[in-house]
Amino acid sequence: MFMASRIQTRAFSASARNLSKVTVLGAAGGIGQPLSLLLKLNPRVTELALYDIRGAPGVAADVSHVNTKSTVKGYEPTPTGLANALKGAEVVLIPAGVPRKPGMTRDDLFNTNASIVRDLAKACAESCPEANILVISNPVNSTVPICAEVFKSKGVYNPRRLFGVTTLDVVRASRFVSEIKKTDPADENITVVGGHSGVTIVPLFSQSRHPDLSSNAELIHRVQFGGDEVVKAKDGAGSATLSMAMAGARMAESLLRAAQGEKGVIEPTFVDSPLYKDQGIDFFSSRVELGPNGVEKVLPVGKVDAVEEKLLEACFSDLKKNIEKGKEFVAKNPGN
Ligand SMILES: NC(=O)c1ccc[n+]([C@@H]2O[C@H](COP(=O)([O-])OP(=O)(O)OC[C@H]3O[C@@H](n4cnc5c(N)ncnc54)[C@H](O)[C@@H]3O)[C@@H](O)[C@H]2O)c1
Ligand SMILES: O=C(O)C[C@H](O)C(=O)O
Repeated sequence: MFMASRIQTRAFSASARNLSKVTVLGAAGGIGQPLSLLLKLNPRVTELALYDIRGAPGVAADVSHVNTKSTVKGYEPTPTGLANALKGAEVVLIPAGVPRKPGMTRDDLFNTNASIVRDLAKACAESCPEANILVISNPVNSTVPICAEVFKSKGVYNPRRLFGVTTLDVVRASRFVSEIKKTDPADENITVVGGHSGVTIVPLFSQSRHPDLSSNAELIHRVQFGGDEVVKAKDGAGSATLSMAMAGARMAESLLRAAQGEKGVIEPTFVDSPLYKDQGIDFFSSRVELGPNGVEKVLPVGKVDAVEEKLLEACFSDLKKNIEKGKEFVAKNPGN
């Protein structure tokens, strides 16, 4: 599937990947701050670069006092600030952009976040084209295609290194199942596929230890709309930040483990995927094996039951529109 990119990747992997600089764009935000803290606690991270349009030096000064080995630096939107934050990065996490308020869908964030992500992707394409880019900013179903289009326009697109972060969906699914089954969530490995909004989030309980749950409509709804629970509870003060920071840190850690040679590292993530390309869906979240070159293998969705088949159908139609919207945005608004 990744024939063209393999050639590109060989050239990319010529540069040594033994230093683990991790950059957070949007580091002073609700997700950015706890995410930066968790990354500072990760011994695999040697250098932490924190960028935001406001407040990153303060967050960096604070986090830098945590007594782990990595160095921390904050970057401001000066003419060279963003480029310096990105130069040499192995992993870039992007939680920059506005969060939802009650009554909004993730797609309602598109008008504001699309251009933020486009511009940050442009900076990544220019300053760290070989980095693994982890997009957290919503709507993920559209912001990931936006990044891909920007990288393509710069001639540096490597589909193996672009990831939409959907980890929170499996984190939630395992927690919600454990509440029902009175088990340890660590033992509940739930596959969630599709995208990252409403009905595009498709949990596959038939593949879990509890296949009976695949007909539990309330649980399925809770996984699909778990983000709304938090938005409602925060009552105008934003969306999930702490659980998201944990999920983002887990995804970054998995990429670093794989980059440092560990085999069999598998995470769910929204990637340029071969699984449903024949149906016009270029990006899809499924279990993905990670390796030193990013995506090693996109794992198949596997056997699904009749309920899940229906969920997938509903997912496809929304997802396709979301992906198209992202692509069209870059075509019509290429930016500077
Ligand atoms: N993928 C997921 O599972 C998931 C989960 C939760 C939230 N999110 C999304 O993450 C995004 C951020 O959420 P939050 O709660 O941290 O929001 P927030 O408003 O608390 O923080 C966003 C930060 O981005 C910064 N920012 C804005 N424009 C920027 C730019 N051009 N360059 C750099 N920084 C910029 C802001 O200054 C702010 O500090 C939202 O879009 C939200 O919907 C995604
Ligand atoms: O719900 C949101 O808007 C934020 C995030 O995508 C989530 O799933 O919590």
